Amino acid sequence: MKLPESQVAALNAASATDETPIDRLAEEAGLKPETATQAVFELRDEGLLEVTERESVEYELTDEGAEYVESGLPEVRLYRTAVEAGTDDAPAQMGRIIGASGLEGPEIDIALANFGRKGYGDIDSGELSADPDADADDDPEAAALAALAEGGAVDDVDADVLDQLVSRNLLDRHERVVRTITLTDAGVTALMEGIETAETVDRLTPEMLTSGEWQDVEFTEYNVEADAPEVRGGKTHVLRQTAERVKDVLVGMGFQEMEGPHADADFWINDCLFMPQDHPARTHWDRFALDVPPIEHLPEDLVDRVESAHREGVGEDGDGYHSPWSEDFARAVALRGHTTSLSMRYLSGTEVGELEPPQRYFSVEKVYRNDTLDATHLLEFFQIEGWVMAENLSVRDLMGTFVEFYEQFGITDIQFKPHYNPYTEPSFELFGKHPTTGELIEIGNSGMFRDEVLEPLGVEHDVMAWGLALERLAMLTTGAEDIRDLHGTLADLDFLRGAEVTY
Ligand SMILES: N[C@@H](Cc1ccccc1)C(=O)O
Repeated sequence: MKLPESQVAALNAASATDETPIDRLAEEAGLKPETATQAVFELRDEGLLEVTERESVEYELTDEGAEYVESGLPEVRLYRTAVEAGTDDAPAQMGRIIGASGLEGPEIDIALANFGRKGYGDIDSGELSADPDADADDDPEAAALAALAEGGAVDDVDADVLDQLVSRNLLDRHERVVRTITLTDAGVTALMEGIETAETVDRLTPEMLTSGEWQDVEFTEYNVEADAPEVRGGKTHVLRQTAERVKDVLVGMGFQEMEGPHADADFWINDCLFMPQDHPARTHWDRFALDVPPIEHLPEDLVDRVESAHREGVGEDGDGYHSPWSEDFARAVALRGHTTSLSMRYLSGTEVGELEPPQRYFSVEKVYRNDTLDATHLLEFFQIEGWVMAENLSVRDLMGTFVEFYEQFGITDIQFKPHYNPYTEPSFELFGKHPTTGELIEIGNSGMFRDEVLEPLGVEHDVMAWGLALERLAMLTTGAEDIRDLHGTLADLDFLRGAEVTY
């Protein structure tokens, strides 16, 4: 049997030992790993070799891990200092022990956290005491690091200790697939019958063409299925793609874009919206207040009218809130929790002057909420704000606008649920069905602005308005199941690389 050189090498390596790793074959035969792999798979297809794949996990000390092998784990150093200072007898001031330990910068936090975790002692109202029964000389994490640094095997190390060291970033874990080869019976027979090396050439040269040699040589086959390095180009983030698409759609529907400050007076964010100053969303729990001087410039007349709406209501039988209203609070600055602050600025006439109906405005901008992070909530997210001012608007106009908008994204089954907002009446929440989980997720909030909002602004026509969540729309169009995959520190890069915006 005549075979190319690399295949002969693979058969010989396989006949020498069972389960020969391809890496070792490549190294011993002086072949590139991909050439060796190609030869192996060709032989497997011929039935001469069997290939076994196994996951192998390898650990490697990080720089920080290697440093602690030299200097000792921070918590061990802290414990030793604490014992030397006699705190196993009587507690001492924590600052003094840290000073004596020589720990610096981030090491101090690391030492304290792990000191507590490992039960090396107690820290109580600024005082530290070492547990006399603890044994820092026998620290399993330190022992594992030292053993690995000397090339020891991980099999001897407890799995929890390894996990802990990886999560402390003292070890790197690499997972890879190890392929080994073993001769099949047909391979053994072929070897016994004798194998010769066939000359193959991997490129056609001008000389071969002129000499006619090309007619006699055997060409190396191309392997179009060989593993190749993945080449990743840059691409626009799906969320940005979605935002651009939203803007195009809204511009196509006749809307103009609003712009305005991320940090704004509470007046624009809440007071104009007839949000009582003691509303829960205005407390320090939900609101990112900024420690900056209050906003000086607000339109005086408007401030008076808004205050009066809050205190006395509007219209003949209006009734305001019987709750406190202070101009100082209205002037305080916070990160906007919704972009409805922009709608207030525009509707008040302070941005582009008095507006005559019909008018349509939108923005796709970031908002900030002191929420709890979960699969559908981020602390910073994008809102698709919008409003339409016209004569005689009804709820049907509002719903029709959403149906038209979401249809552009292939979403044809939105649902409406009555809702309450202090600033709209009636109000509706919007829901969409997640394409893979089938779960209903809230995608927006909307309504017709109340007179208590419009009258102080000097608007004499109907205004319907909404705030839709861009990330939730992106979840529906990309199939992302967790909003945290889309942006923020927990983003799923593999998902984002492959995600497509469908519409
Ligand atoms: N501001 C609302 C959205 C909204 C805007 C305008 C009118 C009604 C609702 C929110 O953040 O949820």
